[in-house]
Amino acid sequence: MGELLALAPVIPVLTLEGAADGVPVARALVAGGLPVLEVTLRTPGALEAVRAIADAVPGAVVGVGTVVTPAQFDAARRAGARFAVSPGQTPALLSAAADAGMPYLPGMASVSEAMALAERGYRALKFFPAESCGGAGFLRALLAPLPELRFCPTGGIDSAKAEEYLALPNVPCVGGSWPVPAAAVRAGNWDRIEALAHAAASLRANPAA
Ligand SMILES: O=C(O)C(=O)C[C@H](O)[C@H](O)COP(=O)(O)O
Repeated sequence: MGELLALAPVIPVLTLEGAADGVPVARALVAGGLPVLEVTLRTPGALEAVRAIADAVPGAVVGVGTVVTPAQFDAARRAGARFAVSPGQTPALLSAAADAGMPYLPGMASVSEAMALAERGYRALKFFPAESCGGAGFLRALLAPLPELRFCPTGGIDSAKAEEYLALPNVPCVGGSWPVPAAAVRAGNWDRIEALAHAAASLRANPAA
């Protein structure tokens, strides 16, 4: 999973009302410089959108988010997802991720959760919900005791906050929905999404991350 986090400074989080929006949104994001896309499994057409993006947008590395049940790994893999993300993690999800052989970004929000995941071999973790659980200061505090871990903070992040996180040597990228505003998707304003992606892609992670 670490290699995927190094591909771009921002992973846009897509919650798509209609599966048909997936391809144009993905094309706009990839054109703007954000190739790694997380489609949340919160809407009925999400897996269909993943399949369409995987088939029709060659530059995209599409994965699924909001993975909360073990069965979702297999469904995601069959739809063409290249990685999976969860807001937290459970023993059943960790076993299903290992069985699926799919790169997995498990969520955590405490030091003990980070340590438990490190014990299981995870080096790349999602810090969620980042802004509600201590923000950039929390991750800065983990640098000394857990220097080998890398975090993708997500939850309440906008472009200005993204810069603050990306300055940290343990944050290769951040996740967020801000490059994909629901109003722009509804309006079919793909140019707006491409412009937001372009601005997000121009952010720079700390070279040590
Ligand atoms: O669905 C998941 O797996 C989640 O963990 C939640 C998402 O990461 C947030 O919905 C990000 O959204 P914003 O806070 O709007 O940037």
